[in-house]
Amino acid sequence: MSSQGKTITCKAAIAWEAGQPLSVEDVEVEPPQAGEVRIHILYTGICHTDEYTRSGKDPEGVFPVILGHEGGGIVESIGEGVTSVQVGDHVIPLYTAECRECKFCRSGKTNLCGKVRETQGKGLMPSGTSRFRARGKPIAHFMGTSTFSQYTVVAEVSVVRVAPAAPLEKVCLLGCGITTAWGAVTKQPGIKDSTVAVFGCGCIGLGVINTARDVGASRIVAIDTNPAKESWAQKFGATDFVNPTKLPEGTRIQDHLVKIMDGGLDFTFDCTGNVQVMRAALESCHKGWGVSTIIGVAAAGQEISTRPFQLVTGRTWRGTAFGGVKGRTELPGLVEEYMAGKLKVDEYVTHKRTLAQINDGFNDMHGGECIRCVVDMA
Ligand SMILES: NC(=O)C1=CN([C@@H]2O[C@H](COP(=O)(O)OP(=O)(O)OC[C@H]3O[C@@H](n4cnc5c(N)ncnc54)[C@H](OP(=O)(O)O)[C@@H]3O)[C@@H](O)[C@H]2O)C=CC1
Ligand SMILES: N[C@@H](CCC(=O)N[C@@H](CSC=O)C(=O)NCC(=O)O)C(=O)O
Ligand SMILES: [Zn+2]
Ligand SMILES: [Zn+2]
Repeated sequence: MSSQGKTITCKAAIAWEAGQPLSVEDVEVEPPQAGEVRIHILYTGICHTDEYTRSGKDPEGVFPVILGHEGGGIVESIGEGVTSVQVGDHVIPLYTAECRECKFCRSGKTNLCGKVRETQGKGLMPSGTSRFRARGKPIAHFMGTSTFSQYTVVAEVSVVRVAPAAPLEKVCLLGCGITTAWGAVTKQPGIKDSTVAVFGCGCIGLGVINTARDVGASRIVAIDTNPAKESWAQKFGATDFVNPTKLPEGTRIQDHLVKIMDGGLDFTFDCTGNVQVMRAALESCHKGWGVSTIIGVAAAGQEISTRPFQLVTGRTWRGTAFGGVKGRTELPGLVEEYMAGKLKVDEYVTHKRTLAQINDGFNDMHGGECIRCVVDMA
């Protein structure tokens, strides 16, 4: 019997309170309203940003909530007026929407879309309500995606169809980490034949390293406090590795890099979310032209600082969300690149868990050996 138009009861991992483990239990998922899509989520990655919000460090964190934003699934039903996806389509939910109509989308200057961002940040659908209920209470959405539920509802502008032949247990990772890293490098002009430093060698940092190698960076210095990341960084294309904790006492990483890199790097990337590291990444840039990109997400209350002289003397500080990628336009092509063997995805999957084991997946992330854990939502 068809579930279309009916509320579905399924399992989801609910974060009832900040700092507590997720609770896998029944959730009621209402049918999609006009302009919405209900998706049967088959797989989801766990990103460091899920942990950031679960832990209570996200100033936008709302509880109770269903986290998750790196998913892959199949469209179960569509609301009135939805035209860009159909029942049965294989899709990836997008935490950075693309409406193609708003001021941001039409600007040609950014991938940030204004259509649903305000309600998304409050954990609500664009109508200002939630489609999730558990224990008789409304449960908040997260990043417009909530992929830690077997069924989720997203806005049509927040979902993209991908090739049905692509394995969802792999391409779900294109919903965040790998795509962010790919975009952060490919949309930054000038990396070919330039020097690059990457701070933090998790999924994001390794993706930046790998893409920098693919676009022809001349030298790629990976920096991580975890010695186990050296071999990972090399495998993904780093030419050098520096562990800041192994430098002589009193030597700052930025001073070391400026010294060994003939005045500093052409491009640096923060992939840690630590504001001291963000400063070091900026100050490792070459005077006159170095560009530092912040990708990491910092905890509530944290602020970046440096001497303004660093900028006066020609360094640029910038940041990127979802790598500047317009998901509905660009993700199908990235999936094709993966299918053609031109984009690494499988190599990032170090752990696999079931939905019942999702808290172990979060623990995996803290163990220092996990690049990405993929959760089988069945
Ligand atoms: N802007 C955007 O669109 C996106 C941002 N993010 C953010 O990017 C960041 C990275 O994500 P992810 O790769 O999943 O995270 P990981 O935690 O997997 O990777 C971060 C790495 O940095 C290392 N590290 C920690 N402290 C330092 C330090 N002081 N110096 C150098 N390395 C350090 C960690 O070591 P250890 O293993 O010991 O902890 C780890 O290897 C997060 O803040 C995440 O929220 C993610 C996706 C998209
Ligand atoms: N909610 C946080 C900011 C979180 C954040 O910066 N998110 C990134 C994506 S991180 C993915 O894993 C992002 O895309 N930001 C742009 C956006 O519009 O949210 C806070 O309030 O500080
Ligand atoms: Zn993410
Ligand atoms: Zn828009």
